[in-house]
Amino acid sequence: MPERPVLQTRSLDVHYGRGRAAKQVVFDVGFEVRAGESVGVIGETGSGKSTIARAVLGLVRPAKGSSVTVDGTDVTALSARALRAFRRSGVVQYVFQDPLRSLDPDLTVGQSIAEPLLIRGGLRRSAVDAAVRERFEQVQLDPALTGRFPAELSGGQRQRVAIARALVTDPKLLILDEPVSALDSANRVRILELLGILRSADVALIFISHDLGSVAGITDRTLVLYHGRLVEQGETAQILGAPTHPYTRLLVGSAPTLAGGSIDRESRDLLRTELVTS
Ligand SMILES: Nc1ncnc2c1ncn2[C@@H]1O[C@H](COP(=O)(O)OP(=O)(O)OP(=O)(O)O)[C@@H](O)[C@H]1O
Repeated sequence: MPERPVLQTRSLDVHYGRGRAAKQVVFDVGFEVRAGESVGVIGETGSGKSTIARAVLGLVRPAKGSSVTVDGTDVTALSARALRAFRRSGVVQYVFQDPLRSLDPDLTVGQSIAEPLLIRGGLRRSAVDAAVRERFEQVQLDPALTGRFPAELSGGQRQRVAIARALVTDPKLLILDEPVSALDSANRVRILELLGILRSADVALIFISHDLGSVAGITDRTLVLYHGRLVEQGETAQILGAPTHPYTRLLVGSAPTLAGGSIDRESRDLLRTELVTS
C-alpha cells in the first residue's frame, strides 16, 4: 500500500447558508482512504454523506481550519479557477444515484464517455475512441450500444455508462453516491459485482449507501455518520457485525427499514434517548 492516502480529511466542518442563516451540517470529520481501498459511508437521510462528497470535489467550501487533501492537493486552499482545473483533471469522479442526472440526454453514450477526455484535452481523437472502447468493455456493455442515447437504455445499462464515464479519466478516487438504489435487484447485483471487479484496479472507492447489504458486500471499511458527525469508523465486518456506538447498533438493527431511505420515527426517538443517556 502506498504511504500517502488518496484522500484525507481533517477537522472537516461544512456550513450551508451565510450569516444568521448559516447552518452547520458536517462537524469535525476526519478520515482517510487509500488506493485500492473501498470505504462505505452510512447514516440516515440528512446525516451529511453527500455534503462530504461535495466537499471532496470542492463543490462546497468547508469552514476555515478544515482540510481535504486529494492526491496531495488540499482542495480547500484552491482558487475557484484552480478548483475547476482540479475537477477537469478527473482525478476524482462522482457517480450519482440517477445516471440520467450525469448523462447529457442529447449525447450518445459513446459521446458521453468521451466527453471528460475531450474537456481535459491533450489526446488525439483515435486515443479518445480507444479509451471509450476500453471502458465499454470494462463495464461489460455491448459495443453495439455506443451510438444510443441514454433514454434508449435500461437503468442498469445507464449506470454502467455513468461508471464508464467516471473511469475514463483514470481517477484515483471514485465516489459512488447511492449507485444502485434506483435499480431493480438483478441490476443491483450486477453493478455491485462490477464494482467488486473495479476494486482490484487500484482505484480508491467511496460508496455512499443506505443499503447495508451492499456496503457489506463491497467495502473494506465503513464510516458511520450521525447528524454530521463521524460517530464510528472501522472495518466493515466489525462495524456491521459488532457495532460499538449506539447509533450504529440501531442502524444495523433496523437495516430493512433503511432500504426505504430513512429510519422510522419510533426508532429515531429511541435512538435520541439512547444517545442522550449514553
Ligand atoms: N444546498 C443546501 N443548502 C442548505 N442545506 C442543505 C443543502 N444541501 C443539503 N443541505 C442540508 O444538509 C444536511 C445534510 O445533507 P446531505 O445531502 O449531505 O445528507 P445525506 O446524508 O447525503 O442525505 P441523503 O441520504 O438523503 O442523500 C441536511 O440537513 C440537508 O437538508
